[in-house]
Amino acid sequence: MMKNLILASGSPRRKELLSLYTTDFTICVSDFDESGVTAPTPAQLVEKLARGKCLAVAKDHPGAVVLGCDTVVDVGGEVFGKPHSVEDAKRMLRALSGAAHEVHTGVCVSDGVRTESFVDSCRVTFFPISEGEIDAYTATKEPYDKAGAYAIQGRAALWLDRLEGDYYTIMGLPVSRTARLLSRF
Ligand SMILES: Cc1cn([C@H]2C[C@H](O)[C@@H](COP(=O)(O)OP(=O)(O)OP(=O)(O)O)O2)c(=O)[nH]c1=O
Repeated sequence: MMKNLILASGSPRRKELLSLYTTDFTICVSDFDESGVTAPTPAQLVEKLARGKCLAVAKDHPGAVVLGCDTVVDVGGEVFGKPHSVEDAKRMLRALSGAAHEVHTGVCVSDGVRTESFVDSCRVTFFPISEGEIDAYTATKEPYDKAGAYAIQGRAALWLDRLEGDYYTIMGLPVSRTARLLSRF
């Protein structure tokens, strides 16, 4: 029987996906400051951020098993996080239009003694997105709490040409690999 499980995330998608594995967890959003965190590659960045969020909560909850995650969109090495404005969202969507990009999600689990992490990456190819579609999409709420300014589980599904990897990595939690990692705690 696993110790108390804490999801160190305010993301409703992560809560929903973790619920496929177990509903026996609580949520504690970390106060980890992501600004200024750097890494040599986007994949290393998400692992570092997931670890930071996880350990910030783990230090206050000894004896619990804590799960922290981070997701970014990677366009040829350039990192897209959540858009800061309508213009920022439009810039991101123009860069994603008619091209392939990677989505990286870092996952970290710690019980305060042992800490394990991994990164899962999914390659996404979008059909060309018209300026009209970008205008309409960025006028909705959908892009603003999502890395890369889109939700694949939302209306961005209409732009999807090809996907190579785990769909749930795009939504912020590669749930099968995460379940396997959690089962070792
Ligand atoms: C690309 C993409 C991202 N996302 C979401 C997943 C993440 O919630 C979010 C990326 O932001 P994150 O900074 O990884 O996470 P968060 O701020 O939402 O939550 P927390 O730090 O508390 O864990 O983007 C989608 O839901 N669908 C998508 O297609």
